[in-house]
Amino acid sequence: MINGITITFIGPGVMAEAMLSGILKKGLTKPQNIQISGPLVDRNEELQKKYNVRSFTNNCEAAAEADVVVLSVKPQRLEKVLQEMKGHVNPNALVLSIVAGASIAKITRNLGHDVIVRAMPNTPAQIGEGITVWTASPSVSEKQMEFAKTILGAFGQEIYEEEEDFLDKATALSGTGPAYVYLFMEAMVDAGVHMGFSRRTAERLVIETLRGSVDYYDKEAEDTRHLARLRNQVTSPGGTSAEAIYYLEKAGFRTAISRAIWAAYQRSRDLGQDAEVHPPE
Ligand SMILES: NC(=O)C1=CN([C@@H]2O[C@H](COP(=O)(O)OP(=O)(O)OC[C@H]3O[C@@H](n4cnc5c(N)ncnc54)[C@H](O)[C@@H]3O)[C@@H](O)[C@H]2O)C=CC1
Ligand SMILES: O=C(O)[C@@H]1CCC=N1
Repeated sequence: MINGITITFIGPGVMAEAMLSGILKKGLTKPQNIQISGPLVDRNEELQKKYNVRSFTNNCEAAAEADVVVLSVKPQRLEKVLQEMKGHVNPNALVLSIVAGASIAKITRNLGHDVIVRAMPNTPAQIGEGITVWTASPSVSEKQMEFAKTILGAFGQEIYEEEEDFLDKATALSGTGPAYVYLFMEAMVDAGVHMGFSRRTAERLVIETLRGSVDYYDKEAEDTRHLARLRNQVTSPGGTSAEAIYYLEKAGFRTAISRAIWAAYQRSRDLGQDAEVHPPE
Protein backbone atom coordinates (compact mmCIF):
# COMPACT_ATOMS: atom_id res chain seq x y z
CA MET A 1 0.00 0.00 0.00
CA ILE A 2 1.02 3.62 0.18
CA ASN A 3 1.47 3.82 3.95
CA GLY A 4 4.31 6.10 4.92
CA ILE A 5 4.14 8.39 1.92
CA THR A 6 3.54 12.08 2.58
CA ILE A 7 0.80 13.90 0.71
CA THR A 8 0.46 17.69 0.59
CA PHE A 9 -2.72 19.41 -0.57
CA ILE A 10 -2.23 22.87 -2.04
CA GLY A 11 -5.69 24.48 -1.76
CA PRO A 12 -7.58 22.93 1.18
CA GLY A 13 -11.11 23.41 -0.16
CA VAL A 14 -14.11 21.17 -0.70
CA MET A 15 -12.43 18.73 -3.11
CA ALA A 16 -9.20 18.50 -1.10
CA GLU A 17 -11.22 17.64 2.01
CA ALA A 18 -13.16 14.98 0.09
CA MET A 19 -9.88 13.43 -1.05
CA LEU A 20 -8.08 13.53 2.28
CA SER A 21 -11.05 12.21 4.22
CA GLY A 22 -11.34 9.30 1.76
CA ILE A 23 -7.62 8.58 2.03
CA LEU A 24 -7.81 8.55 5.84
CA LYS A 25 -11.03 6.49 5.95
CA LYS A 26 -9.38 3.85 3.79
CA GLY A 27 -6.30 3.97 6.04
CA LEU A 28 -3.98 4.57 3.08
CA THR A 29 -1.63 6.69 5.14
CA LYS A 30 -1.50 8.19 8.64
CA PRO A 31 -2.86 11.70 9.39
CA GLN A 32 0.64 12.90 10.34
CA ASN A 33 1.72 12.14 6.74
CA ILE A 34 -0.90 14.50 5.32
CA GLN A 35 -0.32 18.23 5.02
CA ILE A 36 -2.56 21.00 3.79
CA SER A 37 -1.63 24.47 2.66
CA GLY A 38 -3.85 27.48 2.10
CA PRO A 39 -4.06 31.16 2.95
CA LEU A 40 -7.08 30.93 5.29
CA VAL A 41 -5.90 30.22 8.84
CA ASP A 42 -9.44 29.38 10.06
CA ARG A 43 -9.90 26.80 7.32
CA ASN A 44 -6.47 25.31 8.02
CA GLU A 45 -7.28 25.01 11.74
CA GLU A 46 -10.66 23.47 10.96
CA LEU A 47 -9.09 20.67 8.91
CA GLN A 48 -6.19 20.28 11.34
CA LYS A 49 -8.65 19.69 14.22
CA LYS A 50 -11.02 17.48 12.25
CA TYR A 51 -8.42 15.15 10.68
CA ASN A 52 -5.30 15.66 12.77
CA VAL A 53 -3.30 16.70 9.70
CA ARG A 54 -0.52 19.32 9.59
CA SER A 55 -1.26 22.72 8.11
CA PHE A 56 0.78 25.48 6.45
CA THR A 57 0.13 28.92 5.01
CA ASN A 58 3.28 28.67 2.88
CA ASN A 59 2.83 26.39 -0.16
CA CYS A 60 6.57 26.01 -0.75
CA GLU A 61 7.24 24.81 2.80
CA ALA A 62 4.29 22.44 2.65
CA ALA A 63 5.37 20.91 -0.66
CA ALA A 64 9.11 20.66 0.04
CA GLU A 65 9.21 17.15 1.55
CA ALA A 66 6.08 15.63 0.05
CA ASP A 67 6.02 12.47 -2.07
CA VAL A 68 2.70 13.53 -3.60
CA VAL A 69 1.68 17.16 -4.08
CA VAL A 70 -2.02 17.56 -4.84
CA LEU A 71 -2.98 20.76 -6.67
CA SER A 72 -6.53 21.66 -5.63
CA VAL A 73 -6.73 25.43 -5.99
CA LYS A 74 -9.23 27.12 -8.33
CA PRO A 75 -8.10 27.29 -12.00
CA GLN A 76 -7.75 31.08 -11.88
CA ARG A 77 -5.20 30.84 -9.05
CA LEU A 78 -3.16 28.01 -10.45
CA GLU A 79 -0.60 29.85 -12.52
CA LYS A 80 0.50 32.10 -9.68
CA VAL A 81 0.66 29.16 -7.26
CA LEU A 82 2.79 27.10 -9.68
CA GLN A 83 5.21 29.94 -10.36
CA GLU A 84 5.62 30.57 -6.64
CA MET A 85 6.27 26.85 -6.01
CA LYS A 86 8.77 26.45 -8.88
CA GLY A 87 11.96 24.83 -7.54
CA HIS A 88 10.32 23.95 -4.21
CA VAL A 89 8.85 20.58 -5.16
CA ASN A 90 11.00 17.48 -4.68
CA PRO A 91 12.11 16.49 -8.24
CA ASN A 92 10.93 12.90 -7.62
CA ALA A 93 7.54 13.91 -6.23
CA LEU A 94 4.32 13.08 -8.02
CA VAL A 95 2.23 16.19 -8.69
CA LEU A 96 -1.46 15.26 -8.85
CA SER A 97 -3.68 18.01 -10.22
CA ILE A 98 -7.48 18.07 -10.04
CA VAL A 99 -7.68 21.62 -11.42
CA ALA A 100 -10.30 21.89 -14.17
CA GLY A 101 -8.79 22.59 -17.57
CA ALA A 102 -5.18 22.68 -16.40
CA SER A 103 -3.20 20.71 -18.96
CA ILE A 104 -0.10 18.69 -18.10
CA ALA A 105 1.87 21.01 -20.41
CA LYS A 106 0.68 24.10 -18.54
CA ILE A 107 1.55 22.62 -15.15
CA THR A 108 4.96 21.43 -16.38
CA ARG A 109 5.75 24.80 -17.95
CA ASN A 110 4.84 26.85 -14.89
CA LEU A 111 6.15 24.50 -12.22
CA GLY A 112 9.28 23.27 -14.00
CA HIS A 113 8.31 19.69 -13.08
CA ASP A 114 7.13 16.90 -15.37
CA VAL A 115 5.98 14.08 -13.11
CA ILE A 116 2.28 14.86 -13.36
CA VAL A 117 -1.02 13.06 -12.94
CA ARG A 118 -4.03 15.03 -14.11
CA ALA A 119 -7.33 13.92 -12.63
CA MET A 120 -10.96 15.01 -12.73
CA PRO A 121 -13.10 13.88 -9.78
CA ASN A 122 -16.63 15.11 -8.98
CA THR A 123 -18.46 16.31 -5.87
CA PRO A 124 -19.98 12.94 -4.79
CA ALA A 125 -16.34 12.20 -3.81
CA GLN A 126 -17.36 13.91 -0.57
CA ILE A 127 -19.35 10.81 0.39
CA GLY A 128 -16.94 8.35 -1.22
CA GLU A 129 -19.12 7.99 -4.34
CA GLY A 130 -17.21 10.08 -6.85
CA ILE A 131 -16.03 9.05 -10.27
CA THR A 132 -12.58 10.23 -11.32
CA VAL A 133 -10.96 10.12 -14.74
CA TRP A 134 -7.17 10.45 -14.79
CA THR A 135 -4.12 10.39 -17.01
CA ALA A 136 -0.37 10.64 -16.45
CA SER A 137 2.68 12.23 -18.06
CA PRO A 138 5.36 9.85 -19.45
CA SER A 139 7.69 10.59 -16.49
CA VAL A 140 5.29 9.08 -13.93
CA SER A 141 6.79 5.77 -12.74
CA GLU A 142 4.81 2.54 -12.45
CA LYS A 143 4.91 2.82 -8.66
CA GLN A 144 3.56 6.37 -8.84
CA MET A 145 0.80 5.18 -11.21
CA GLU A 146 -0.21 2.74 -8.48
CA PHE A 147 -0.13 5.51 -5.83
CA ALA A 148 -2.37 7.62 -8.06
CA LYS A 149 -4.81 4.76 -8.69
CA THR A 150 -4.99 3.95 -4.97
CA ILE A 151 -5.41 7.59 -3.91
CA LEU A 152 -8.06 8.31 -6.55
CA GLY A 153 -9.91 5.10 -5.69
CA ALA A 154 -10.21 6.16 -2.04
CA PHE A 155 -13.20 8.42 -2.68
CA GLY A 156 -15.09 6.52 -5.36
CA GLN A 157 -14.34 4.85 -8.67
CA GLU A 158 -11.49 5.77 -11.00
CA ILE A 159 -10.93 5.36 -14.73
CA TYR A 160 -7.53 5.75 -16.41
CA GLU A 161 -7.40 7.29 -19.89
CA GLU A 162 -4.26 7.36 -21.97
CA GLU A 163 -5.20 10.45 -24.03
CA GLU A 164 -5.24 13.72 -22.10
CA ASP A 165 -8.10 15.14 -24.18
CA PHE A 166 -10.42 12.77 -22.33
CA LEU A 167 -9.73 14.81 -19.19
CA ASP A 168 -11.41 17.86 -20.73
CA LYS A 169 -14.23 15.60 -21.94
CA ALA A 170 -14.63 14.06 -18.48
CA THR A 171 -14.61 17.53 -16.93
CA ALA A 172 -17.65 18.33 -19.08
CA LEU A 173 -19.45 15.00 -18.56
CA SER A 174 -18.80 13.73 -15.03
CA GLY A 175 -16.85 16.56 -13.33
CA THR A 176 -19.54 19.10 -14.17
CA GLY A 177 -22.23 16.40 -14.36
CA PRO A 178 -23.73 16.93 -10.88
CA ALA A 179 -24.66 20.49 -11.93
CA TYR A 180 -26.83 19.17 -14.81
CA VAL A 181 -28.40 16.51 -12.63
CA TYR A 182 -29.36 18.99 -9.89
CA LEU A 183 -30.68 21.49 -12.43
CA PHE A 184 -32.86 18.77 -13.97
CA MET A 185 -34.09 17.76 -10.51
CA GLU A 186 -34.89 21.38 -9.65
CA ALA A 187 -36.89 21.73 -12.87
CA MET A 188 -38.87 18.58 -12.05
CA VAL A 189 -39.55 19.75 -8.49
CA ASP A 190 -40.74 23.14 -9.80
CA ALA A 191 -43.06 21.35 -12.23
CA GLY A 192 -44.48 19.39 -9.29
CA VAL A 193 -45.04 22.60 -7.32
CA HIS A 194 -46.66 24.15 -10.40
CA MET A 195 -49.20 21.30 -10.40
CA GLY A 196 -49.96 21.87 -6.69
CA PHE A 197 -47.73 19.49 -4.72
CA SER A 198 -46.03 20.93 -1.65
CA ARG A 199 -42.33 21.54 -2.33
CA ARG A 200 -41.40 18.91 0.25
CA THR A 201 -43.56 16.25 -1.40
CA ALA A 202 -42.40 17.23 -4.90
CA GLU A 203 -38.76 16.94 -3.78
CA ARG A 204 -39.38 13.54 -2.27
CA LEU A 205 -41.11 12.30 -5.41
CA VAL A 206 -38.26 13.52 -7.61
CA ILE A 207 -35.39 12.29 -5.43
CA GLU A 208 -36.90 8.82 -4.93
CA THR A 209 -37.67 8.60 -8.67
CA LEU A 210 -34.02 9.31 -9.48
CA ARG A 211 -32.66 7.00 -6.81
CA GLY A 212 -35.06 4.19 -7.79
CA SER A 213 -34.28 4.59 -11.50
CA VAL A 214 -30.50 4.37 -10.93
CA ASP A 215 -30.87 1.41 -8.53
CA TYR A 216 -33.17 -0.36 -11.01
CA TYR A 217 -30.62 0.19 -13.79
CA ASP A 218 -27.90 -1.21 -11.52
CA LYS A 219 -29.92 -4.36 -10.78
CA GLU A 220 -30.31 -5.21 -14.46
CA ALA A 221 -27.91 -7.81 -15.83
CA GLU A 222 -24.83 -6.03 -17.14
CA ASP A 223 -24.93 -7.60 -20.60
CA THR A 224 -28.57 -6.72 -21.34
CA ARG A 225 -29.14 -3.41 -19.54
CA HIS A 226 -29.85 -0.51 -21.82
CA LEU A 227 -31.17 2.95 -20.98
CA ALA A 228 -33.52 3.12 -23.98
CA ARG A 229 -35.09 -0.25 -23.05
CA LEU A 230 -35.76 0.97 -19.50
CA ARG A 231 -37.31 4.15 -20.89
CA ASN A 232 -39.46 2.11 -23.28
CA GLN A 233 -40.79 0.11 -20.29
CA VAL A 234 -42.38 3.33 -18.99
CA THR A 235 -43.61 4.50 -22.37
CA SER A 236 -46.94 2.86 -23.25
CA PRO A 237 -48.47 3.51 -26.67
CA GLY A 238 -50.53 6.69 -26.59
CA GLY A 239 -49.66 7.18 -22.91
CA THR A 240 -48.37 9.93 -20.67
CA SER A 241 -44.64 9.23 -21.17
CA ALA A 242 -44.97 9.34 -24.97
CA GLU A 243 -46.81 12.65 -24.65
CA ALA A 244 -44.15 14.16 -22.34
CA ILE A 245 -41.23 12.86 -24.40
CA TYR A 246 -42.78 14.33 -27.57
CA TYR A 247 -42.64 17.78 -25.93
CA LEU A 248 -39.13 17.28 -24.56
CA GLU A 249 -37.81 16.27 -27.98
CA LYS A 250 -39.72 19.12 -29.66
CA ALA A 251 -37.96 21.53 -27.29
CA GLY A 252 -34.59 20.08 -28.31
CA PHE A 253 -33.92 18.40 -24.95
CA ARG A 254 -31.13 16.08 -26.13
CA THR A 255 -29.55 18.69 -28.37
CA ALA A 256 -29.57 21.23 -25.53
CA ILE A 257 -27.78 18.73 -23.26
CA SER A 258 -25.33 17.75 -25.95
CA ARG A 259 -24.52 21.37 -26.80
CA ALA A 260 -24.14 22.30 -23.13
CA ILE A 261 -21.72 19.44 -22.50
CA TRP A 262 -19.79 20.29 -25.66
CA ALA A 263 -19.56 23.92 -24.48
CA ALA A 264 -18.23 22.77 -21.08
CA TYR A 265 -15.62 20.66 -22.91
CA GLN A 266 -14.53 23.66 -24.97
CA ARG A 267 -14.43 25.78 -21.81
CA SER A 268 -12.19 23.23 -20.13
CA ARG A 269 -9.85 23.32 -23.15
CA ASP A 270 -9.86 27.13 -23.10
CA LEU A 271 -8.94 27.18 -19.40
CA GLY A 272 -5.87 25.12 -20.30
CA GLN A 273 -4.83 27.79 -22.75
CA ASP A 274 -5.08 30.66 -20.25
CA ALA A 275 -8.07 32.07 -22.17
CA GLU A 276 -10.15 34.86 -20.70
CA VAL A 277 -13.72 34.07 -19.63
CA HIS A 278 -15.84 34.47 -22.75
CA PRO A 279 -19.56 35.24 -22.93
CA PRO A 280 -21.86 32.48 -24.21
CA GLU A 281 -23.03 32.71 -27.82
N1 LIG B 1 -16.14 21.56 -7.21
C1 LIG B 1 -16.16 20.65 -8.16
O1 LIG B 1 -17.19 20.15 -8.58
C2 LIG B 1 -14.89 20.14 -8.73
C3 LIG B 1 -13.75 20.92 -8.68
N2 LIG B 1 -12.61 20.48 -9.25
C4 LIG B 1 -11.42 21.32 -9.24
O2 LIG B 1 -10.91 21.28 -7.92
C5 LIG B 1 -10.29 22.51 -7.60
C6 LIG B 1 -10.77 22.98 -6.25
O3 LIG B 1 -12.16 23.14 -6.28
P1 LIG B 1 -13.02 23.28 -4.94
O4 LIG B 1 -12.46 22.39 -3.90
O5 LIG B 1 -14.42 23.16 -5.35
O6 LIG B 1 -12.68 24.81 -4.57
P2 LIG B 1 -12.56 25.52 -3.14
O7 LIG B 1 -12.76 26.97 -3.39
O8 LIG B 1 -13.44 24.84 -2.16
O9 LIG B 1 -11.05 25.24 -2.73
C7 LIG B 1 -9.96 26.01 -3.16
C8 LIG B 1 -9.07 26.26 -1.95
O10 LIG B 1 -7.88 26.88 -2.37
C9 LIG B 1 -7.50 27.84 -1.38
N3 LIG B 1 -6.57 28.80 -1.96
C10 LIG B 1 -6.80 30.00 -2.54
N4 LIG B 1 -5.66 30.58 -2.93
C11 LIG B 1 -4.66 29.73 -2.58
C12 LIG B 1 -3.26 29.78 -2.69
N5 LIG B 1 -2.64 30.81 -3.26
N6 LIG B 1 -2.55 28.73 -2.23
C13 LIG B 1 -3.16 27.67 -1.65
N7 LIG B 1 -4.49 27.59 -1.50
C14 LIG B 1 -5.22 28.59 -1.97
C15 LIG B 1 -8.84 28.43 -0.97
O11 LIG B 1 -8.73 29.13 0.24
C16 LIG B 1 -9.70 27.17 -0.90
O12 LIG B 1 -9.57 26.58 0.37
C17 LIG B 1 -10.61 23.47 -8.74
O13 LIG B 1 -9.49 23.65 -9.53
C18 LIG B 1 -11.69 22.78 -9.53
O14 LIG B 1 -11.56 23.02 -10.91
C19 LIG B 1 -12.50 19.24 -9.80
C20 LIG B 1 -13.59 18.43 -9.83
C21 LIG B 1 -14.88 18.82 -9.35
O1 LIG C 1 -17.21 24.56 -12.87
C1 LIG C 1 -16.11 24.20 -12.51
O2 LIG C 1 -15.10 24.89 -12.69
C2 LIG C 1 -15.89 22.90 -11.80
C3 LIG C 1 -14.89 22.02 -12.45
C4 LIG C 1 -15.47 20.66 -12.46
C5 LIG C 1 -16.81 20.87 -12.02
N1 LIG C 1 -17.06 22.09 -11.75
